[in-house]
Amino acid sequence: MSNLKEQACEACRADAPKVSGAERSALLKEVPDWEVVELDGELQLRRVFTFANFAEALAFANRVGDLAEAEGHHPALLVEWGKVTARWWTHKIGGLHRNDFIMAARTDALAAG
Ligand SMILES: C[C@H](O)[C@H](O)[C@H]1CNC2=NC(N)=NC(=O)C2=N1
Repeated sequence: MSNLKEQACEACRADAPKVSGAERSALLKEVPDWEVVELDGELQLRRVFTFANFAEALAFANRVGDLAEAEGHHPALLVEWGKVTARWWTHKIGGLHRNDFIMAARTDALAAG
């Protein structure tokens, strides 16, 4: 089993393939707290992280933002009092790439502290 949270994103091109159904199932086993959702016709990974208050939620979102900037791969983040909803997908292919599972695993690692 690959260790997603130790990996970095690969440069993703517009013609990069989406992960297949089988790959999606295998990769999801490494990020079991995430769900696959379809929004605007595009598959995405989504997880809700909970915190003691808004300040802690915002601090976590900023750490995820720093990670995104470092990897050049960016999530959607909804910051609310005590919650951050994170969604990862690859805009340029309109769906899920291996990079999104790597970033979900690395987001989990940030939450684990
Ligand atoms: C030019 C810039 O590197 C690209 O637009 C990057 C930025 N961050 C990105 N993030 C995500 N999630 N998907 C992309 O396709 C993407 N493309």
